[in-house]
Amino acid sequence: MFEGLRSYLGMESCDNQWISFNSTGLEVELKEKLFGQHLASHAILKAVTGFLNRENSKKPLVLSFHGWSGTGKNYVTKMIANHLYREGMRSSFVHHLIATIHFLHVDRTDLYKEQLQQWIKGNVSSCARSLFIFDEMDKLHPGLIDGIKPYLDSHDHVDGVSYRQAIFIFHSNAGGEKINKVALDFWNDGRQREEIQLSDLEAAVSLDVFNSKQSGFWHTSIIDKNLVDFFVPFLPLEYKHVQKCVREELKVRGKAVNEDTVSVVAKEMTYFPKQERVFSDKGCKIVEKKLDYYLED
Ligand SMILES: Nc1ncnc2c1ncn2[C@@H]1O[C@H](COP(=O)(O)OP(=O)(O)OP(=O)(O)O)[C@@H](O)[C@H]1O
Repeated sequence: MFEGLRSYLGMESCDNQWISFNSTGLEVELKEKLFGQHLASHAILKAVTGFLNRENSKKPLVLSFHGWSGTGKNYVTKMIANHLYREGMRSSFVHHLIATIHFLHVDRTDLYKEQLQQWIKGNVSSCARSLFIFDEMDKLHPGLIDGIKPYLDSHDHVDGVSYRQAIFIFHSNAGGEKINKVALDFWNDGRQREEIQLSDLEAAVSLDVFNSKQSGFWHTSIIDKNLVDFFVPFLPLEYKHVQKCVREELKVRGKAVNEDTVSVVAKEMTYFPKQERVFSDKGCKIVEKKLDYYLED
């Protein structure tokens, strides 16, 4: 359907009435609502703002988020979508794929690859400013990663379609253990986590992610070809961050923030290493459920 007609009918269309980047909104939300992730926050704001403010980008934006479960990878992705698309994650220009759900059968890889390529092409043909989210990227079959490679590169066109305005975000737990180790070493040395620099993690993460034969990344040339613009590490969350997550969840539910509730829920989470109990092993992931349970009583 023509974009003008879609707009006239009040349907979402691929134009600046529906797609318009609010960099201040993203900056404020990252600052106020993403806890304990100074590296991710800085890298994402810089990468996304730089890309979306550039008139003629030479390649699509490709971000790869790494870290332990529940540390904010999906949460931040949702923030990016909310500040770019009026419909946020509900936008028909936001596409979310989960490796273990959508590509379950290894023997169908060739078929999946063809479908995936058609699907990316079709979506970008309908709207150049499309956002593709690949969850569990480390579990994606190398054949499929190979399949999406041409779209991540700086080609002018691939089969008559330009992918230069698209955004690809990959999520994975790969590298999480190494990131956790660096964070724990800082903690053991009595240093602030905010002192951790990207350079402290790069070597550790790349060793873990790219040398792991289980990782789909390892098998493909996605790395050596520099197709990923930014590797973004997510640090493990501490007790104080979990407390903040509980407070935030209470606010979202319109409940008064009761510090007893905050402590009870935060203490219910499990922390590692077992002895020191520094980091939440599920980040803030099950805070919502724990709170449901607690508030029911
Ligand atoms: N750093 C954080 N700051 C604030 N809230 C957070 C943070 N991390 C997680 N949360 C909360 O926990 C929920 C679950 O986190 P999220 O889905 O982003 O985890 P994830 O890193 O994508 O995990 P997984 O690897 O298991 O998919 C979020 O919806 C959010 O409410």
